[in-house]
Formats: sequence, structure tokens, C-alpha cells
Amino acid sequence: MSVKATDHFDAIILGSGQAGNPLASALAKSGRRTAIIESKHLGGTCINEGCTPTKTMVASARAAWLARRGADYGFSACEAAVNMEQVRARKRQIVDSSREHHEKAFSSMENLTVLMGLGSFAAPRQLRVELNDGSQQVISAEHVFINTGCRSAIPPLNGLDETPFLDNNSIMELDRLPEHLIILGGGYIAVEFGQMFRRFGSRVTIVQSGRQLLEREDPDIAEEVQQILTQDGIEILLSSMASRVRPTSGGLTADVKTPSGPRTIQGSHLLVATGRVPNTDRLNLTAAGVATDSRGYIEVNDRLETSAPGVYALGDVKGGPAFTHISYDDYRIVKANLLDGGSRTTTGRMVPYTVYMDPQLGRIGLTEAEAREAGNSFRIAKMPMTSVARAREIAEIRGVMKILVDSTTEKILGAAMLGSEGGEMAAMVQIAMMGGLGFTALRDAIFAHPTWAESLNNIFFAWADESA
Ligand SMILES: Cc1cc2nc3c(=O)[nH]c(=O)nc-3n(C[C@H](O)[C@H](O)[C@H](O)COP(=O)(O)OP(=O)(O)OC[C@H]3O[C@@H](n4cnc5c(N)ncnc54)[C@H](O)[C@@H]3O)c2cc1C
Ligand SMILES: NC(=O)c1ccc[n+]([C@@H]2O[C@H](COP(=O)([O-])OP(=O)(O)OC[C@H]3O[C@@H](n4cnc5c(N)ncnc54)[C@H](O)[C@@H]3O)[C@@H](O)[C@H]2O)c1
Repeated sequence: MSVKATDHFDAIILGSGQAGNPLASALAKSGRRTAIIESKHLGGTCINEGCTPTKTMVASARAAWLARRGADYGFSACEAAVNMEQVRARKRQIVDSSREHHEKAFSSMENLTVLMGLGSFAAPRQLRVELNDGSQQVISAEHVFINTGCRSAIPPLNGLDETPFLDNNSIMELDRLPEHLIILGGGYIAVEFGQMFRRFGSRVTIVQSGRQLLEREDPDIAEEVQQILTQDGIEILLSSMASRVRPTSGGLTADVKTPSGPRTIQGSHLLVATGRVPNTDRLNLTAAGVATDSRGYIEVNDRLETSAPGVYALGDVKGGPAFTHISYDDYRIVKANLLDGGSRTTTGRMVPYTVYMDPQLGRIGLTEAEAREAGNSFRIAKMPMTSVARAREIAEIRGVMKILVDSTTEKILGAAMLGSEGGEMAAMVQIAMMGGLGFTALRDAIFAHPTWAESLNNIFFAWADESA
């Protein structure tokens, strides 16, 4: 193996994730000699294997679903047979264009060196890169930023080693529709892919070990989510564990322990969606003096500094909420503190997120359970989507809105918006929270009719009746 001479930089970014990419640009543009190391594809998980491809395929699935609902709108419904090769081609085209955008921007950027290969620490702030061309390079820098993200967790399951299975990435490369997709897990990935493949035409069974889907959510919201997916024809087994899987000529069988007794399920494909693990096991972090917690996540303070001087960790690899916009905000914090003379931290930042099932579940702030645990005194406003004019007009009446309001300050503590544009609805509530508005500002605001926003008037009307 050829070893290239050691090179010294001002900054090294390990992993081309959602924080690393903008940080690489900002550092290079500020005149600092910067290197970015990436083992697979520039752009990271979000662009290549996460948000972009999944939301592209969710859109294909929704279009097929709508086409079959012609009768609800007054036209002849069609079968909308899905061609997985074409769905995949559309997904690939959108992913490729985002990836190419990064490749193009980085290849011509002054002060930036892109090293395609696997990086690991050789010493504090010194990295060894196994380049994809087979050679090796050692580089060092004043500052190192770790942004290596996470990958699918593979659960210890009897027979899994011998049984072919899919993860969030390989499932999007299928060119044929699974006849019966069995999904292990009941979080974001299980819900989004489960509904997507049901709408493409697969039979889908979700095996979730927890007592509800989407375990971070309040039980009433998770129950609504479950009802919607069940209505779509997905079989959901809660508090259930696969104890063994076996390959068969048609796919696999899974032995599952359910609350109503053991079951053996025949499937054509298996998707493992039981959570994520951090990409830290190959970083040789001990050589750098970077501490991790018991699950391998890098420990950081609220300025994203690790236990090693000059080494930072950003994005999913540091644990906590694993979303693109959080990783991007990590970039903002580091940039503000290192380049702009600012003083930003992660303390108290808002963590919105949207589950891209259809209807979407948009979330911001506290859940009811979290508000109770925090000892808040609060009221709950709740309204089903059947009461929303916009929802009835476009025949999208599934879901519910739930907003928590502090009883003393009248400010909003949190919201769960399960509805057609639930992500956008939650963002509206978030903006009200950012502005410190009381709920009456929303209740009494003039919103255009008929918009989803208008329901921010109506959801509080029941309370007006109470006080009248
Ligand atoms: C299926 C799926 C759907 C998702 N959908 C959403 C969504 O809709 N909205 C949302 O906000 N979030 C979503 N997420 C989460 C989101 O993708 C991540 O939170 C986001 O990508 C942030 O990741 P990051 O910045 O930590 O690094 P990543 O984007 O994970 O990038 C890390 C990069 O580091 C590279 N790397 C790892 N180890 C090394 C090494 N040793 N040397 C060199 N390179 C290395 C990896 O190849 C990768 O490219 C989704 C995730 C998945 C899996
Ligand atoms: N729309 C979005 O923002 C979006 C979409 C997809 C993924 N993501 C990110 O990716 C992360 C990973 O998603 P995920 O769905 O893999 O994980 P998750 O942690 O959200 O859910 C995993 C679920 O699997 C269950 N589980 C664990 N072991 C199991 C087993 N052996 N059998 C059956 N069930 C088991 C758990 O009880 C849990 O409910 C999310 O936390 C999120 O941050 C975000």
C-alpha cells in the first residue's frame, strides 16, 4: 500500500454529513486550509440514504394512493400499478443531482481538499485515511470536526445471519415489489417505509417490540397513527418480538411472540428498522482522547466540544435528536463560536420534526407526558381533522391536532399536528412559540379562508365557550 506524505491543515472534517458540508465551505471560504474525509458519498445520509430518497419515494406512493381514490373526488379510479424500476429511477435521479451538486461545489472550492476514504485517528488531531484508491494518507490539523453520523442497528436475532434482510438503504434499491414485507421496528423508518410499500402494493406487517408505534409520542397520538396505518391495510403487532427468522424459497419465515401467543409469519422480504448506532467503532477514538458514552455516542458539552482539545462532534454521532436540521444547527453553533466571534450553545434550542407518513405528523415542543413530568400546569386543545374545512374540501380528514398551553402564561408548550400538511402546521405553531405569543393571538388572528392555518383559530374555540 502506498502511503502519501503527511499533510497539515487548519481544519479536518471527518464525514460529509449535514454539519460537515456547510462547515467545510465556511472554513475554506474564510481562508483556512481545510480537508474533508468521506468514505462513501459526499452529502451524507440525508441526501444519499435518508431524507431525500425517502421523501421522493413517499411522494410516488402518495400519488399512487391518490390515483386509486378517484371515487372520492368524482373521477374513475385506476389501479395505479407501480413500477418499482421507475420509482427507483426517479429516486436515483433526485439523489444523484443533489450529490453532484456537492461534488461540483467542493471540487472547485479554493482551500478545500476532498479525501474519499475511511478516516480514523492515529493520534490527537492526526488522522489516517484509507483512501478508496487503495493508498493511505496521514493528515493533521489544529481543529478536527467529527460528523460521521449513524447506521442501521442490527438486532441480535436467531437466524438473521442466514436470512437475507433489507435496511433503510437497500430497500430503496429494490426493482421489484415485495409481495409481503415484514418490518422489525415501529419508529420513523418502520412507519414511513411501511405505509410507502403498502401504497406501492405490498402486504405489510410491522412487528414492534414497544407498546405503541413512535414511542416518543403521546399514546393518543400514536393510537391515531396506528388507526390510520391499519385503515391503509397494514398489520401492526405491538409488544411483539421476532424470536427467530429463517430463509425459505419464497423469502423468509419469522417466529414472533405476540401478546396473543406465538405466530409464524411468512414474508417475501424483511426490513430491519430497529434504530441506529453511531459510526464511532472504526474511528479509534482512544488515540484521540475522545470520550464516548456506553452506547458509543461521542460526549460533548453544549458548545459541541469533545473531551479532546480542538476536537468537536456534530450531528447524529453525538447522540440526542437525530435530524438533518439539528445537525445543520450544530454547524451554525461551531461556525458562530469559531469563525464569527459569537457564543452559541445547544442549550434550550427547539427540536421540531415531522414523520413523513401521510397524513404527516408534525411535532414541536413538549408532549403531554413531558409537560406533566416537568410539573407544568397546562390545558390541552384538541380537534379532529374532520372539523377542518380545508381537510373536508380536499378529502383528507384523517388525523388530529393537539396543542398544549401553559395555564398561567397562556403560552404554547408544544403541539402534535397529525394532518395532511402536519409538518407545515407544526412550523406555524413553532413560529408562535418563538415569538412568545399567547394562544389568544392564534385564536384571534385573521388567517385566510380556507387554509390549514385557520384551524389555529378554531382549535381554541371550545375554550372560549367554556369561559363565556
Ligand atoms: C431512512 C432515513 C430517513 C430520514 N429522514 C429524515 C427526515 O425526513 N428529516 C430529518 O431531519 N432527518 C431524517 N433522517 C435523519 C438524517 O438523515 C440525519 O439526522 C442527518 O443525515 C444528519 O446526519 P449527520 O450530519 O450526523 O451525518 P450523516 O448525514 O449521517 O453523514 C455522515 C457521513 O460520514 C461518513 N462517514 C462515517 N464514518 C466515516 C469515516 N470513518 N470516514 C469517512 N467518512 C465517514 C458517512 O459515509 C456519511 O456520509 C433520516 C434518516 C434515515 C436513515
Ligand atoms: N422523518 C424523519 O425525520 C425521520 C425519518 C426516518 C428516520 N429518522 C431518524 O432516524 C432515526 C432512526 O429511525 P428508526 O425508525 O430506525 O429508529 P427509532 O429509534 O425511531 O425506532 C426504532 C423502534 O424499533 C423498536 N425495536 C427495537 N428493537 C426491536 C426488535 N428487535 N424488534 C422489534 N422492534 C424493535 C423500538 O421499540 C423502536 O420503537 C430516528 O430516530 C430519526 O432520528 C427521521
